Amino acid sequence: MAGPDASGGGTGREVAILGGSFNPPHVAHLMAAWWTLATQGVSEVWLLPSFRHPFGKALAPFEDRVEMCRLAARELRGVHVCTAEAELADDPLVGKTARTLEHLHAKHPAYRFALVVGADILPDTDKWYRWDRVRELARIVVVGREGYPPVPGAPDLPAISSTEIRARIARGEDVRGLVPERVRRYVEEKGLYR
Ligand SMILES: Nc1ncnc2c1ncn2[C@@H]1O[C@H](COP(=O)(O)OP(=O)(O)OP(=O)(O)O)[C@@H](O)[C@H]1O
Ligand SMILES: O=C(O)c1ccc[n+]([C@@H]2O[C@H](COP(=O)([O-])O)[C@@H](O)[C@H]2O)c1
Repeated sequence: MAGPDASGGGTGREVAILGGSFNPPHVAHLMAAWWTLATQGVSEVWLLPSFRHPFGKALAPFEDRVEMCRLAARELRGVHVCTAEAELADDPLVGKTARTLEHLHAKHPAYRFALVVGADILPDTDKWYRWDRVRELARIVVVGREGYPPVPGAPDLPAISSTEIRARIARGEDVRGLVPERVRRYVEEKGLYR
């Protein structure tokens, strides 16, 4: 798998990582990326698809999720896709964010990193591999998510989820408006989630 599309360059710039299953990417992911760019003083947002899910969830093939992230990222200037987790495919800690962030720091020593997470993630961080290390390696930025406790200084993004989108597709329902149009067409062409 090729390295990140994410462009490099610049000293001391902070890049925000939005990690996720992206199974599939949806419009609330893009809202989170846009809000981060607009308010968090970062130069870029990198969508980072999980190579393997840390809690063992079954996911569509990595290549499809990367391609869907690329199609989604085309909607926003400053948003790129980072495939760095694939470079850790043989590492026992693949998929663990602490390991991914260590890898990103080694690869991009001039950058600082922020990690964007939705409010649904916060109650689960005690189950993460070394959340303490994650916090050392990245500034944590939390965005609100409807249905979860409000986050001071961040909006609640709408209650759109990949789970609901997969369920709708499986029932043969239309997901227009919930995923970027290019992603919707890709899902349809590839027959994903049916
Ligand atoms: N509607 C939303 N509002 C705010 N944050 C969100 C929203 N959807 C996803 N996120 C955040 O984006 C990141 C990646 O999310 P992920 O790819 O797991 O999407 P998801 O919709 O939660 O997926 P699934 O339903 O499969 O669990 C996580 O930090 C998650 O909290
Ligand atoms: O490092 C961990 O232990 C860990 C546990 C759960 C989730 N994460 C990361 O959090 C991000 C969002 O995860 P998810 O389950 O909402 O798709 C994604 O980048 C995952 O790799 C990381």
